[in-house]
Amino acid sequence: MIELEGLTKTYAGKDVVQDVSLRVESGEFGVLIGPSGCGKSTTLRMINRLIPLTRGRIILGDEDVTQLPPEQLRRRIGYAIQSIGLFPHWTVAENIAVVPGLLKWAKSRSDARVDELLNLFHLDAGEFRDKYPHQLSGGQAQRVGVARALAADPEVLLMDEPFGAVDPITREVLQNEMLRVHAQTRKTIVFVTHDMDEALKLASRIAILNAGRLVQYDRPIELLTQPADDFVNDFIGKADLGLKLLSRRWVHQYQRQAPLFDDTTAQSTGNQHAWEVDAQRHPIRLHGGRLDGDGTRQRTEVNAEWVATAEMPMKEALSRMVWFRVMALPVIDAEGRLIGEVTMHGVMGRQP
Ligand SMILES: Nc1ncnc2c1ncn2[C@@H]1O[C@H](COP(=O)(O)OP(=O)(O)OP(=O)(O)O)[C@@H](O)[C@H]1O
Repeated sequence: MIELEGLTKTYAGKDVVQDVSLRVESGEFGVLIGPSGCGKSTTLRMINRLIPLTRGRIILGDEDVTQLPPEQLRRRIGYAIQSIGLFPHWTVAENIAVVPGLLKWAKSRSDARVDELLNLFHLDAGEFRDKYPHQLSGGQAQRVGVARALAADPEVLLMDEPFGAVDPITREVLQNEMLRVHAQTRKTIVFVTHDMDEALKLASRIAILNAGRLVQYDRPIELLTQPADDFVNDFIGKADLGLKLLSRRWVHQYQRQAPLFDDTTAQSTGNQHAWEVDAQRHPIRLHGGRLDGDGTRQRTEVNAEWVATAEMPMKEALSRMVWFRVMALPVIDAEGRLIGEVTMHGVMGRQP
């Protein structure tokens, strides 16, 4: 757990961070977001005292660390940044082992930790351990940067726009990886970004800053449904609020029983569509239910893309329905068997 109490930074008489108080619980993924210059990076850097605080307190676990010497504090707090900051003449292994080195870990322990972290990020230890930073892609270097920040198993991980410099596709891969690593390690994370979609995807709680002040600190769904003021509302972006909500919801939350084609009960209860399945219950085709239908029972063949799984974001499922112009999407299990369906009506009818 990390708690900021009345954190303030004043430059030349002006508060660039003003009285910010918030608490990121153990294992939570906290995100700081706001327009350029609102004080995100300054807040983050005050936490590990790369920037001295003007006023306020920082509590780590149940200890007030405001007066702790910065070098000691930084051994307990991992820090990953956009420009990565890997030492160019050090190998990947040497870069990852910086803090274990400062802590005087035995070489065998440090080597084992490097391999463990490379594996955590799906980088083959044998292949990557002895490479130099210039031999890595941007995404690989970024992974090594995060691995380094995690090396000594810090109590908190600070990340300042860590994926800001990579292309959108790599960025999405790294975000997914970060979600997986967070789920595996249950680290307490404070993450800075200016990208709302990134925040909604990663955060368990989002802190919105404006002109140095904390405007709202809430779970994503509460920010979206109960914005504290017009600034938050505008910042979140009213236009695609519905879609953003759906990116935070999963197919299993909307899933219902799929009406089967040979199921006379389903037919007689007025379903406008029904699924035909084979002997193993794999969905083969949908009867009816087309968006561009004229009321007659057209048939649509199920294909590998036009399906959903229970863990898929509802936004993606909706996108597939729109793309294939159908009112419903089959939900399948790992063996491809039909376990339910999601429908356009289900999405529209459900309250956020
Ligand atoms: N050393 C400094 N001296 C004076 N003003 C500073 C200093 N460092 C930052 N500032 C000011 O403090 C404010 C907050 O800066 P900060 O870098 O924290 O913003 P940010 O929200 O991280 O912005 P961005 O998204 O653009 O990185 C800005 O107005 C900036 O100009």
